[in-house]
Amino acid sequence: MQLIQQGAEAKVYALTFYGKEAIAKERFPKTYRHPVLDKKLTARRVIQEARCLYRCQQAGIDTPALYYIDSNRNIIYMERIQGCTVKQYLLNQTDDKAACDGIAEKIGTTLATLHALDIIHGDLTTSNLYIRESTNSLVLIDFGLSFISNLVEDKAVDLYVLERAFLSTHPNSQALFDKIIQVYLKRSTTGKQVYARLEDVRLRGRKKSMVG
Ligand SMILES: Nc1ncnc2c1ncn2[C@@H]1O[C@H](COP(=O)(O)OP(=O)(O)OP(=O)(O)O)[C@@H](O)[C@H]1O
Repeated sequence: MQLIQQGAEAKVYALTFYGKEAIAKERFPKTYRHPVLDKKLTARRVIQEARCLYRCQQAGIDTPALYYIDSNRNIIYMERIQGCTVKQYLLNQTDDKAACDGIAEKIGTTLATLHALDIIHGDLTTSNLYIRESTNSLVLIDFGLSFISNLVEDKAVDLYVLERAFLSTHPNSQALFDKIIQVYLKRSTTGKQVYARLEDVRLRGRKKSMVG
């Protein structure tokens, strides 16, 4: 078992699980929280993450296959995606317009489907989007902050988080993000309301950064 990431909330290991390339994501105790409360909150988070992963899978969104949940030790075992992140992909392909349009189409379509299920990812970045090597399909990972909500506000904030991630990681990517939104609007029945709210969220974001 090889530790590949030690985050603030979880440790992520690479391992083989019954012969398959897998990831084990373990949530560890937070020592600043009361142990009883911590146990409850951590267990709830693990279940929430697994539930969102499962819901996506059921709806045909490409996500890592869920292998096993160890609820005593707060570990989720899942498929290890073979491929590259959208972040790596875009850093290599910025000049290839067809490739960028293709990726925008996939991201916009996937997010419209996700939000139609009332799943808010909560941490949309180009590192949490993978391109599966074998099929070229877009894979969503890291449902650690995900939750279920039908609120337009939550969906708009989800898109705003992705927009900030795009603009801070990929120079001159506003056009690409706009293309994602165009696709989202085409594929989502509530897209118009979400987009209108996104404009408000952007405004709030700008005001906040002006005030400091
Ligand atoms: N199913 C997977 N397949 C391939 N790589 C993965 C997978 N899950 C996680 N990883 C890798 O491990 C890294 C960390 O995983 P993840 O983003 O789920 O954890 P985290 O950000 O530390 O946790 P959280 O956001 O839930 O607190 C990812 O950025 C990715 O590189």
